[in-house]
Amino acid sequence: MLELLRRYSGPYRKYFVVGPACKLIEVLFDLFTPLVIARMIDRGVGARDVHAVAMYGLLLVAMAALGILFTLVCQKMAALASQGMGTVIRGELYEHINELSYAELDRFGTPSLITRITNDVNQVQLAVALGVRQLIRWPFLAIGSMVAALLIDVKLGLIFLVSTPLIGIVFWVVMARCVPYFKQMQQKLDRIALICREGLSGARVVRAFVREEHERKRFHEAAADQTQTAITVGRLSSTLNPVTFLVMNLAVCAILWAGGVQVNVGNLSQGQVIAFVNYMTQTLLSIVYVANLVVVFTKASASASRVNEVLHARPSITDAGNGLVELPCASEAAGMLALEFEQASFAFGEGAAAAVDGVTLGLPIGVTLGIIGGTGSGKSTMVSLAPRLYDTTSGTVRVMGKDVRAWLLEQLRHVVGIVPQRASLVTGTIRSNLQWRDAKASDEGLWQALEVAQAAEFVRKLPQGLDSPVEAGGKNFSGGQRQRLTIARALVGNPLILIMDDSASALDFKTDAALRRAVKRRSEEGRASGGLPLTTVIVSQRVSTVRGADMICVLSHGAVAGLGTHDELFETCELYREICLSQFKRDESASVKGVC
Ligand SMILES: Nc1ncnc2c1ncn2[C@@H]1O[C@H](COP(=O)(O)OP(=O)(O)OP(=O)(O)O)[C@@H](O)[C@H]1O
Repeated sequence: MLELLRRYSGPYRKYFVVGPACKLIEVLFDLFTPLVIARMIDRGVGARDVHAVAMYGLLLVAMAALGILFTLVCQKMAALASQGMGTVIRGELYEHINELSYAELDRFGTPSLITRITNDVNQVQLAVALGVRQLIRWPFLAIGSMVAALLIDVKLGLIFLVSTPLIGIVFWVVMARCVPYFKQMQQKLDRIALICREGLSGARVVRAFVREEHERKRFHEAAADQTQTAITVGRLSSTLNPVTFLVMNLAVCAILWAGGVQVNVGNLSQGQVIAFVNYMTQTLLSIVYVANLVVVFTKASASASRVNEVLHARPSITDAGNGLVELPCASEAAGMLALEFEQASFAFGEGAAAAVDGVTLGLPIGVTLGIIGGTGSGKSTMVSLAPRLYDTTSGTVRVMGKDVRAWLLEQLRHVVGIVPQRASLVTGTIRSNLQWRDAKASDEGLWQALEVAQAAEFVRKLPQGLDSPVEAGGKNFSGGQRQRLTIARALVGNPLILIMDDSASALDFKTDAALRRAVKRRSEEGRASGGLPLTTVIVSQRVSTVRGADMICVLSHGAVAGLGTHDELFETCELYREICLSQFKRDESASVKGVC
C-alpha cells in the first residue's frame, strides 16, 4: 500500500495535506463540545440562567456548522485524491498488462487480472478515501478526549486507563484472526470471476451441451465457498461491537457511580461528570473506528500487494537494444529463408513437457508451409514462436535470416502477420478492426485485404460497409465471417509472412479453397510487382487445407514426424497417412494421392 502511495500520490499531495487539516479543525470542535456542554449545564441549567443556556446553545450550533463546512472540504479532498489515484493506478495497470508477454499473462490468468484492475484497485481507492477522511480524526479524537478527561479529574481517569487497553486487546485478538481470511476472500473472488467469464463467454456452448446445471453448480459452489469465508470473517468481527460497547457502557456506569460520589462531596460539578462521560464515549468510539480503519487498510494492503505483483512483473520478451532489421530486396530473396526453426523447443513452465520439441525446418521466401497434427500436438505453440509471442526455451527461430530475438518487436510483428486460432474482434467498426496493423491503411488497401480473405462480398452487402459496427467480441458476425475479418486484418499492412492458425476452420470447403487461391495470387502479385512474395504458413487439422502446400510439416507431441509434400508424406509418413485415411473414405484414399 505504501509503495502505491509513494508512486502515485504525487499529484494529489495537496489533498493529502488539506483534507486531514480540515478534519483536524473539525476534531478540535468535537473536543471542545463536551466542555461547552459542561459550561451550559453548570452556568446555565444549574444557575437557572436562560441567557447563558441560549448563548452556549448558539455557540454549539456555530461550532457544528463550522465543523460541517470543514468536513465537506475534507470529503472533497478525499474524493479527488482517491478517485484520481485509482484512475492513475488502473491506467498504469492496463498499460503494463499490455506490455506483458504471453508467459506472464498465462501465469496471472485473465480473470485474476480483471479482478485486480477492478476490485483490488477499488479497495485501494477506498483506503485512500478513508485515510484522508478518518486516519487523523479518530486517533486524534481518542488521544484528545483522553487528555481532556484527565485534565478534568485524574482519579476518574483511572477508569480510562483500564477500559481503553481492554478494548485494544479485544481488537488485536479479533483482527489477528481475521487478516488471513481477507487474502483468501480476494482469491476466491478471482475464482468466481473465472467461472463467470468461462460460463458467460461460452454461454452458447454451455446451452448446446446442456451444461447449464453443471455451470450453475460450479458457480454456486464457488460463491458458497466465498460466502463461507465472508461469514467466518463477519462472525469474528461481529464480536467486536458487542464486546466494545459492553466495556464502554460498564466504564460509563463506573464513571457515573464514582463521579456521583465526587459531586456529592463537592469535588466535581455535574457538568464535569457529563463532560467526562462524553469524552469517555468519544475515546472508546474512536477506538472502534480505528479498528474499522484497520480492517479497511488490511484488505487494501492485501489488494495493493496483488496490484504490485502485476506492476512488478517484467515482460520476459523485450527488444531492448535491438535495432531495425534491414529487409532483403527482391533480388536478394532467391533461396533465402523467410522462416527457419533450428532445434527449436518450448515448454510452458519449468518441468513441463515440451510443447515444441527440437523442430528444425526452413521455409524459403514465397513458399507455403502446411502444418498438420493431432489436437495438442504443438501447432499453435510452434507458430507463435515466429512473432515472438513466446521465446524458445532452447534452439533458434529466424525470420528473414535474423534471430527473432534480434528484431524490434514492432517490426517483427509487422513483418509476421498472424491470424490466431480464436477469431477475436473488438467493439468498433470493421474499419477500426482492420486498421490494427496499419492505422493509416487506405480504404483501397482494406478492400484488397477483404477480397483476399473472401470477406469483401458480405462486407459490401452491409449498409454501412467498412463503417459497419462490430459488437463486443464480434458477436454480430457469424463464426466464418469473424474468421474472414481476422484474416483480412492480418493482411492489412502487407506482412511478408502470413500465419493462419487454423483460422479457416469455420469456412466451407469452397470458400477455404478460394481463400488459399487468393493468398497464393497475392504472393505472386508481390513477386510480379518487384517486391517480396508472401510466405504463408497454414495450420490446420484438415488434410484438404494443407495438401496443396509446397511443404507440409506433420507434428506429433511437438516434434516433426514428417516433412515433405503431400505425395511424399503419404508414401513415407505413417501418421500423415493415418490422418489422410481418417478424413477420406477408404475407397477414396487410393485416389487421395492422385487427387493431390
Ligand atoms: N497457455 C498454456 N499453458 C500451458 N500449456 C499449454 C498452453 N497452451 C498450450 N498448452 C499445451 O501445449 C501443448 C500444445 O498445445 P497447442 O495449442 O500448441 O496444440 P495444437 O496442436 O495447436 O492444438 P489444437 O489443434 O487443438 O489447437 C498442449 O499439450 C497444450 O495442453
